[in-house]
Amino acid sequence: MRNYKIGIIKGDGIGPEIVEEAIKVLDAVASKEGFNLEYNEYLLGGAAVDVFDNPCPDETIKGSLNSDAVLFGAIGGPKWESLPKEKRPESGLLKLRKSLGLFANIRPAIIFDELVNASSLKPEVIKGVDLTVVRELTGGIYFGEPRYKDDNKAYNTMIYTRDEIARIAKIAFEEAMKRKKKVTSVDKANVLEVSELWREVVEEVAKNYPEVELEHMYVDNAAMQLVRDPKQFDVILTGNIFGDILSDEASMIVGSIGLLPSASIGGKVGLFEPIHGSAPDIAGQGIANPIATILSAAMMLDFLNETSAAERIRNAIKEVLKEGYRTKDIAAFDAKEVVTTSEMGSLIADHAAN
Ligand SMILES: NC(=O)c1ccc[n+]([C@@H]2O[C@H](COP(=O)([O-])OP(=O)(O)OC[C@H]3O[C@@H](n4cnc5c(N)ncnc54)[C@H](O)[C@@H]3O)[C@@H](O)[C@H]2O)c1
Ligand SMILES: CC(C)[C@H](C(=O)O)[C@@H](O)C(=O)O
Ligand SMILES: [Mg+2]
Repeated sequence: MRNYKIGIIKGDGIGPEIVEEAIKVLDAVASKEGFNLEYNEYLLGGAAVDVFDNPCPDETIKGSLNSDAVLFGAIGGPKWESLPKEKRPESGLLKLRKSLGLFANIRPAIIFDELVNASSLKPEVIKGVDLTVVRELTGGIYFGEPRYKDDNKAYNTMIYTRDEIARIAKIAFEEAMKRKKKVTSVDKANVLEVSELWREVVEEVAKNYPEVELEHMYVDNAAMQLVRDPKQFDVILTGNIFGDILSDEASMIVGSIGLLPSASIGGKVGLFEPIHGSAPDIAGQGIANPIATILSAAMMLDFLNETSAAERIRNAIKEVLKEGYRTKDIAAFDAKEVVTTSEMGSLIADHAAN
């Protein structure tokens, strides 16, 4: 039997609740499709600070590298906010991404027909939206040196090298080749030198993909165009911080941040995580939407070449939504019944097993 070692990182806040539901669904499809998943749990973020006084213990890095793939919930929360920066949960996540070499973060935003009324945008604007943000994940202003803060002055540095830009651009063009063959590269080249280089290198990489249409867009315009006419986009290629912001924005086109999954790739092992955070405001209430994490688990199965199991999960989600089940965040329209996090997970698992 095919056997996969899956690292599980639940994290903080709603992390444990949503990862539990994804595991339920993974177990349902694994037995149906005839493969076995072996789970090993690791600590990251606040949960790791509480035990090891370290937001990204070596054991988590080693365990992740020994896995075939890692499924991750979310980290962070007010409990750890005032710790020194190196002890904060967010630093732990950045260290894990960097240590695993995960320079590419793929964040698809695909609307479910059943949820066109859940978005605050008009149905005709969003019906059929299928775009993906390819976000650079281990460079840019998040990691640039020098960085500094005192009482009067603080700064960070946005750096990209030619190689860093070329490798993320290649991922975006390869993605576009599998899709509608359009790349929109988003930058701030009217102001920033780092964006000028970004543009030059993206142009060079584009020469290897003559079938793909390339356009450049300033990030402020892109933020506006996303809500004006999201269907104009296929692949959005952008840097670390712009990708972080635009993908949260894209989630509201689809209806809720609780719906957007992601795959962080580029190293030996992929890390699969929802784009949202640990949502401390709703943690422990059983109202978090587990679909982003369940879709991340489906992306993980695609990565493991278990594509039919991944498709089974996506179909199960569509059926459950079609039947009118909604978590609170997407309950405003067309809900037959509002369900808890755990009920949503069980419904999807049941459908996926049939
Ligand atoms: N990848 C990650 O682990 C990650 C990502 C983003 C933020 N964070 C961290 O999470 C903490 C909270 O950050 P934030 O509040 O700015 O962002 P957040 O994404 O956690 O929450 C923003 C809003 O969206 C809601 N929300 C998020 N996920 C949801 C879900 N699955 N279902 C329903 N509603 C959901 C929350 O209730 C909140 O109102 C911070 O410590 C932040 O650093 C972690
Ligand atoms: C928590 C934070 C470091 C992280 C990021 O900015 O990458 C988060 O917002 C995300 O989108 O995964
Ligand atoms: Mg973010």
